Amino acid sequence: MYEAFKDPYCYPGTDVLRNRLNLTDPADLEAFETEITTARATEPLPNGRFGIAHYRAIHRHLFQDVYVWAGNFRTVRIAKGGNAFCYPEYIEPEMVKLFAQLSAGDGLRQRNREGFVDGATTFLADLNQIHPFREGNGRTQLAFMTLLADRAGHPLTLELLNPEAMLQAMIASFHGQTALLRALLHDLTAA
Ligand SMILES: Nc1ncnc2c1ncn2[C@@H]1O[C@H](COP(=O)(O)OP(=O)(O)OP(=O)(O)O)[C@@H](O)[C@H]1O
Repeated sequence: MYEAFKDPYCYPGTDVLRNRLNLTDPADLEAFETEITTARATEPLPNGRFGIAHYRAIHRHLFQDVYVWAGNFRTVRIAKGGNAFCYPEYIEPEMVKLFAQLSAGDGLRQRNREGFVDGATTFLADLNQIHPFREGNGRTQLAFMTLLADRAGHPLTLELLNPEAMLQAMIASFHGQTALLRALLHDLTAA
């Protein structure tokens, strides 16, 4: 649940996100969202050049059945657990900066396992701080990191992912403590 004040993304007087099926019961929406995004995630993900357009296309692919704004950056301020993410007016420039760094460098390719994990940790922590979408950031992050890891030759074994440990690692990374996230990504990459 996000802390968003007077949120135009939600039905008035509720914190239920407006959705294509007009589901107003949060449990129904969550069940539908989980089911349909899980199904979309099993389809081939959009191809792209690992830039912002590609990142947005992945979000659009996963959430196209649920939200009209799938693939579009949010226009409201949001926070989780008291952690405020990037203000909407800075999302575009911060995303440009982050993805420019990725493509200006080696795109995390041509690295050994340690080098890949180092770069992936920093990238993911920064991406989470931006949190460009109103909802669905975690799933888009994971899908993109999976593609990035495949391209780098360090595929992630997602069956090993412990969601609770991942959440704690992401929260710590928000405060600049990236050791947990680094260890977790290290464990997910093949030896
Ligand atoms: N308090 C927090 N501080 C910083 N990051 C957080 C916090 N709580 C969750 N996150 C991170 O935010 C992302 C989830 O964002 P969001 O809820 O938009 O995505 P989702 O795909 O809808 O949810 P989920 O990843 O839980 O399926 C995850 O990477 C998660 O680790």
